[in-house]
Formats: sequence, structure tokens, C-alpha cells
Amino acid sequence: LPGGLSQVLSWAGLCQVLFAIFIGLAGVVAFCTVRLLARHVWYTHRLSCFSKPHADSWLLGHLSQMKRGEEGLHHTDKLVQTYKHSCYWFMGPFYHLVRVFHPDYNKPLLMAPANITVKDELFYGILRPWLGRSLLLSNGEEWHRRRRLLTPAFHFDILKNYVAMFNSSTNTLHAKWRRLVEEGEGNMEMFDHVTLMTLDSLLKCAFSYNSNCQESTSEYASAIAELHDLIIERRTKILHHWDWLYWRTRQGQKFKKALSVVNRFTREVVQRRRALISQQRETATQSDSTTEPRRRKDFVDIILLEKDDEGRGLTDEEIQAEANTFMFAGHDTTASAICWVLYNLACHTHYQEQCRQEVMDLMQGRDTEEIEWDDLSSLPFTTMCIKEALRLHSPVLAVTRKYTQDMKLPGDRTVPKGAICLVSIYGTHRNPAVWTNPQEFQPLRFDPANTRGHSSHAFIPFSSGPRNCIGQKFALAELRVVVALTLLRFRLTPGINPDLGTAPGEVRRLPLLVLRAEGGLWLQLESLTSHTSRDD
Ligand code: HEM
Repeated sequence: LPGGLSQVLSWAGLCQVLFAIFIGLAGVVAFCTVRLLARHVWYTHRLSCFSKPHADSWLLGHLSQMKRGEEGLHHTDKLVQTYKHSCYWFMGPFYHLVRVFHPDYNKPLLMAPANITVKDELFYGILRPWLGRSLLLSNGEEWHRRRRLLTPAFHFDILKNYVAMFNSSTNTLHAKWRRLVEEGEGNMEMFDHVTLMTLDSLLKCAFSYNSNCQESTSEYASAIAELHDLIIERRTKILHHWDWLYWRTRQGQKFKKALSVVNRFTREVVQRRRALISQQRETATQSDSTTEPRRRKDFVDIILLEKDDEGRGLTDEEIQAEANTFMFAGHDTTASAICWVLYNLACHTHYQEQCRQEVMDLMQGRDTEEIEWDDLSSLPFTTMCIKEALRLHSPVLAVTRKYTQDMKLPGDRTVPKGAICLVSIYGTHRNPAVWTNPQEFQPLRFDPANTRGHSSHAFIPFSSGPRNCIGQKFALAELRVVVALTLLRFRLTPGINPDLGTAPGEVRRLPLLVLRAEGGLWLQLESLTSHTSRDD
């Protein structure tokens, strides 16, 4: 010790100080533990109105019952069969979770006003470094403002323009598939190809950017795919949830690098577009009529022009967060939906034939194979098959919420404020109390003649209520274009996973951020005729 201090603090004094620090720290730990346990007891008491499946430990609760993959989904099936509408789980003394899987329970939770709904950090926090305070992750007034500003980008008049991009991206995919079939590689993994295709489409619609990512490596598209994979990996590693540690890991460094590629790209697009808009304004004031051909508006154009009630638009940083969110929320979900629709049709050839006939009737007498906006409403049976696949293999399996006030549910049950509610889309879609033969693929359930009895919250692949999916019409339009063109050009049968050596059509589902399949989803493709599809 420095001389002055050593005179003041003798060894005995030093020991006393250290002892006091130790007692202080022990006091803090004891206080936190008691608070945590008291909170645990309080939640356990408040949630006792819900059925509680057997927990392995009074402290750790259902932690050990959390299962991944196919086993996890079977476990959910059992919970749904046993408890029919809801049950309560806890994961250690930290997280108390109400799981609901019945329309009557989904409804009050999903329809609750957005100002009392909070996206919880446990499930969504991991996305924050990538998506910032964007629509998907924001709450309250901030969310309201963003939703108001972004909604025009998904208006029918705008979506119409995107159908041409869906056609062109699908043509590129099909040209690739046709080449593979000709080379004798008709047994194909779907997710890799289709995910690149939906990314290609979204880049065209969001930024008017022809990345060519289906044919060659694109820096931006690869960075998006990498961010996605890193998020999935981070979710499975508990220690990596701790930001301080994560940014020091190899994966954290890779994440930062990929994010900087993505952000640089968006920043440049936005800046160029702002400059173009102000240049166009100047030209417009100089001469009323312009002879320049009009470019189709993309997401960035629309978002840049929108203003809130106070005349404020989104800043470059806000647009960047929203663009990242569209990429994240839009490409993998739609790819999952497309793959599972094709899988279900491959497993049910009579429905596949019926859809194909519908598409062929629609295209009869045309000299181009282009699905147009007005065609989308002329594919009723194909749409039923798409909906049934979205029910059986919903890309998003659950959404979670917290509420800033107690929430009343049927049967005099109340979710206390602050508890996490997990609305199981998967559980609701496969609930035998809601659907007859829920495990079977029966598209006619969605025949308008049969949907009258459906509860409004029985079919919720896009969630529902104020925080439903803003991109659902976009996704449904893309799904119909891709499925219709695929059936026109290829016959699908269940494929064989060469690595797992499973029987044709046998898949083990894999819930990651969206529903995928272990080892991929394999289909056998046969080219139907040589069509004159354009390859963009
Ligand atoms: C089949 C495809 C899709 C499915 C199944 C799907 C599903 C969902 C679901 C379940 C939610 C609610 C998430 C939550 O509450 O945590 C959601 C929200 C959202 N989706 Fe989609 N989605 C799809 C396609 C798209 C597309 C194509 C876009 C954009 C281009 C998009 C953008 C968004 C956004 C921005 C939100 C947040 C909305 C808000 O909180 O206000 N989605 N989606």
C-alpha cells in the first residue's frame, strides 16, 4: 500500500474492509435470490389457474422437457391433445410461460391493442443487432408510427407490380431445375434453391436490385444468408445470448462483418434513391411533362416518400432497419411455405393433378407462360392447397408476447402482466379440438363452403390482430405464382434424402427460425414439356 494509506489502514483494518465488501456482496446475492424466488412463487400462484404439465423440478421446472426437432413437435402434439387449449410452463425461476393453442385463447391475446402488447426480449432480443428498432421488434407509439408509414408499401396497387418479378425469379429457378433434370439430377433438395429464389425476388421488389444470386454468388445475398445462419446458431448456445461474450466470439465477429456488408448496401441504395427523387422533383418543377420512362416503384421508393402526421419521414437508419426486417421476415418464411406446399403436393398426386389442371385451364390459349395479377384469383383449388399446407406445415411455429396489464382468457383464467404468452401456431393448426383429422392434408377444408364453421383464430399462419404479418398478401401472391408455374412445368414426387437414406417422402421436421427439414427437403422432379420460359 502507498505509505499514506498504509498508515490509515492497518492489516486489521484492511481485513475489516474486505469482510464488509464480502458481506455487502453476499447481501446483494441473497437479496437478488430472495427476489427471484419471491417472483417465482408469485407467478406460480398467479398462473395456477392454468393446467401445469408435470415439472421435473420445483425450481428448474420444464427446462429439461424442452426438446428440439421432430421430438419437440411430437411433444407439443401431446400437450395439445392433453390440455386442449392452454397450459403453463416455467423454465427455471426466470421465465414463466403460458402456452396457448386454441382459437378462443389466441383471440384475446392476438387482438389486444398494440399499446399494451410487448415483444419480449427472450425470443426477439437476439434479432435486435440486425433488425434494430424496426417494425417487427418495436412497441407502442414507435410501432404505430412505423406501421402507418410502411403499410402503403403493401397496398394492392403496389403488389401488382411485383408479380412480374415473381415470374422472372421463378423462371430463373426453373431453368436451373430443368438443367439438373437433364443431367439426371432430378432428385433435389428444395430449400437451398427456393430460398435463393425468394431472396432474388425480394431484392428485386425492395431495391429494384438484380442480384443474380440464383446463378452466382452475390455479396449482399451471401451476407443475408450468413446473418440468418448465425442467428440460428446463436439461439442454440445459451452463453452466446450474453452480448458482451458474443461479440468476442468468432461467430460474433462474423456477424458484425456480414452486418456491415448488408448495412453498407442498404445505405448506398437509400442515398442514391434520395438523390434521384430530389433530382426528379427539380426536373418536374422545370417542365410539367417528362418524356423519361417511368420506373416501377419498389419498397424503398414508397418508404422514402411516406410522411407521418407531423410531416416526418423515416430516417436513413430507420429505412435500413426496415429493409433488413423485410429481408429477414420475408425470404425464409416464403421459401419454407413454398417448399412445404410442393412437398404436400408431391405426396398427394391427385391434388397435384387437380391443381395442374386448374393452371393449364387458366393458361389455355396464351402464348406466354406468365402468371398475371388478375390470374391469382382464378386459382381457387391451388389456393386451397396452399392454405392447407400453411396449416399443416406453418413456416412460423409460434409467436410470443408480453402484456403491460393482466389479460383475461376464457374459463376465468388470467395471464398476469409480464408473463410470456406463447401462441402456438403449430399447436392451434394441429389441435384435434379445432380440426377434424388435423394431421391429414385435406385442402377442401378451405373450400368456402366448408370454412363457415372455422373460428377466426383457428388458421393463423400470419398471426392476426394489429401485429399480424404486413407481408402476407405479398407472400400469398408469390406462393401462387411459384406453385402455379412449377406445376405447369414439372411433375413432383417425394424424393430421397441421399445422406439419411430415408424412404421417399419421409421427413423429420426441423423448427429453426422457420420450419425446415432435417437434411433438407428432397423431391423428385420430372420436366413436363420444353416451355419457352424466359431466363432473366
Ligand atoms: C409465408 C410467408 C410468411 C409468413 C408465414 C409470415 C409470418 C409472419 C408472422 C407469424 C408474423 C408475426 C410475428 C410476430 O408476431 O412475432 C409476421 C410478422 C411480420 N412479417 Fe411476415 N410472414 C411471411 C412473409 C412476410 C413477407 C414476404 C414480409 C415482407 C416482405 C413479411 C414481413 C413481416 C413483418 C415486417 C412483420 C412484423 C409486423 C408487425 O409487427 O407489425 N412477412 N410474419
